[in-house]
Amino acid sequence: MCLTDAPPSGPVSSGSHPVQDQSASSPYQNVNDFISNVNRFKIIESTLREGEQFANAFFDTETKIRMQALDEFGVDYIELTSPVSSPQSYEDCKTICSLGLKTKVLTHVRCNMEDAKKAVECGVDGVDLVIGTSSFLQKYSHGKSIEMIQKTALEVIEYVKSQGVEVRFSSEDSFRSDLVDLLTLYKAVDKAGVNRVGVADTVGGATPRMVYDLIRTLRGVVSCDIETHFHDDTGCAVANAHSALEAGATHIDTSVLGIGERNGITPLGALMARMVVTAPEYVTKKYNLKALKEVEELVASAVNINIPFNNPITGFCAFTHKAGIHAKAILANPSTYEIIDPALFGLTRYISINSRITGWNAIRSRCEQLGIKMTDDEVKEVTAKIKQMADIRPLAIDDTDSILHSYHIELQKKRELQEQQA
Ligand SMILES: CC(=O)SCCNC(=O)CCNC(=O)[C@H](O)C(C)(C)COP(=O)(O)OP(=O)(O)OC[C@H]1O[C@@H](n2cnc3c(N)ncnc32)[C@H](O)[C@@H]1OP(=O)(O)O
Ligand SMILES: O=C(O)CCC(=O)C(=O)O
Ligand SMILES: [Zn+2]
Repeated sequence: MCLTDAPPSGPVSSGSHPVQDQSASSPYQNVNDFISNVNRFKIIESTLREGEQFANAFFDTETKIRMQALDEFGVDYIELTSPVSSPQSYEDCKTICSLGLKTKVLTHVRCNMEDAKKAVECGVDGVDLVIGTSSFLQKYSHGKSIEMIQKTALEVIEYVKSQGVEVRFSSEDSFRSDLVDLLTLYKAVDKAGVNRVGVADTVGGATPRMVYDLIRTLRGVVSCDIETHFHDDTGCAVANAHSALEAGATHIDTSVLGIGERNGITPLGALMARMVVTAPEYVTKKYNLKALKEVEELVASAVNINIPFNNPITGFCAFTHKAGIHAKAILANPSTYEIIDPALFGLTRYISINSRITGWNAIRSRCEQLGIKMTDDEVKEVTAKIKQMADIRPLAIDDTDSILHSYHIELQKKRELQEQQA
């Protein structure tokens, strides 16, 4: 194993990383084993719909086409902005539909006949219908009663199905909607033959427990697939997605880097990080994880943001280890302080040695990397010198290496002198 503080182009570590084995199964089965979809979920990638609702987003046609990288990544669906939004949105929807992607193309429209007709006209594989069901949205967004919503929904669903196109019905603001209204509506649209119903935490206020309860209840009411959509206003979007899958949801909405309305939704990368730990076999087979960084860089550049430093997987320090205690153990076995093997994503780990919290084991490894031979006591002595310097100011790898080289030269001089005197 190598050790480095160097940038990504420098030497890299290659320690093996046994991912936790989740496959050992108990002979006793539990109802949760049948309900949970953590190892068979699908992704509806909504960067080109929810993501376009991000404050900075402007996706020109060329950028939308480049987002076929998501197809190569292996998402099951991509969702596009409503074609009624603008003439260019309509044209772009048609353009993306004509690319012949493996992933199915959806567009997201209000639950009314005019919008649904425009969506079908574009040649999409599926139409995602949405309408608010909470009292807030009934009163202040569209003014429709639950009865009116159901009547319109059934007409629109019938039309979309008659066109041989997939259809999903979603209740916006599901978690603040009346449970009886919600279940009645979902039951009716399920009976009408929707492919999926959608549950949305539109304001991001739900907790994993609330999500589990609602999805588990819904799972007993409808037989179609269940899509879920989680906003991240209270930081629960990934946990809520996991909880939804445990409760029997089949599809999770994501966007690259989580971009969306306000602070966005479940990020694709963070969901991958979560799920590769929960269901390593499924995730590594199904998704081209090594393409994640490139997709994130593409989106970050398109919407003019940086990848956050603490982003799961691709944040610049996501696989950087610094404290001496951690570094020693990581060098012995990366699983000690890493739940995810960076190699799964085509990435490498780094061990930062330029600080007062480093330890002699990490420094010894750096010496080996530099081809500097020292006894353990000598490594301990030079580690103390590094710490002394790091107490005064921040160090870069070049500073640490200089301390190591100077100390080593002095050692060599001392040895030569001792040999001459002997
Ligand atoms: C939580 C979410 O993210 S849901 C998805 C949000 N996506 C979008 O808004 C797509 C982008 N939006 C747009 O381009 C525009 O808002 C359009 C084209 C949809 C509508 O534009 P406008 O006609 O100018 O209306 P405006 O945006 O001001 O208001 C929304 C209208 O849709 C109606 N509406 C809202 N939700 C629904 C619904 N689910 N079904 C039917 N009508 C709805 C509102 O009552 C309002 O109608 P009004 O014209 O009678 O007031
Ligand atoms: O259609 C959906 O399920 C979700 C719509 C949406 O973006 C939201 O409610 O936040
Ligand atoms: Zn949303």
